[in-house]
Amino acid sequence: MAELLTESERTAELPALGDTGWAAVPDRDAIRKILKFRNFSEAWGFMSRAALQAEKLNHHPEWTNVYNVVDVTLTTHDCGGLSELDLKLAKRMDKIAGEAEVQRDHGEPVTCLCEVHAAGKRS
Ligand SMILES: C[C@H](O)[C@H](O)[C@H]1CNC2=NC(N)=NC(=O)C2=N1
Repeated sequence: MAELLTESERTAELPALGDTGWAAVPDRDAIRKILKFRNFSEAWGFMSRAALQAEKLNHHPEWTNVYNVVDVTLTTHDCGGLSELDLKLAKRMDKIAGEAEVQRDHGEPVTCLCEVHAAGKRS
């Protein structure tokens, strides 16, 4: 059974993940990262590789994909918050994500390339 991270584990581990673009989710004990790839194929490639890691860890992301954007939230449902498994999966995802662009401001709307493209055609 997974256990919640202690305060000292959080202090030791979370700043480095923050540097790569993971940020706390308001009102939840969870972390989120918004990745922007060049196209759907690269986004799906990331998701396929990340899914294999998730299966290996038996630990699964909450995520959405719209064209080139993958929006990932990690938390551990079994213990109702962040555990060691979230740190492991976050680090593995960072390795797989390569040079993907990261949207650090989670207050901003998340715009995928197809919306940008469609807006260009309308104007
Ligand atoms: C039955 C199964 O092993 C569990 O429900 C696993 C599967 N994947 C999981 N993923 C996540 N993120 N949290 C969990 O608590 C969890 N539990």
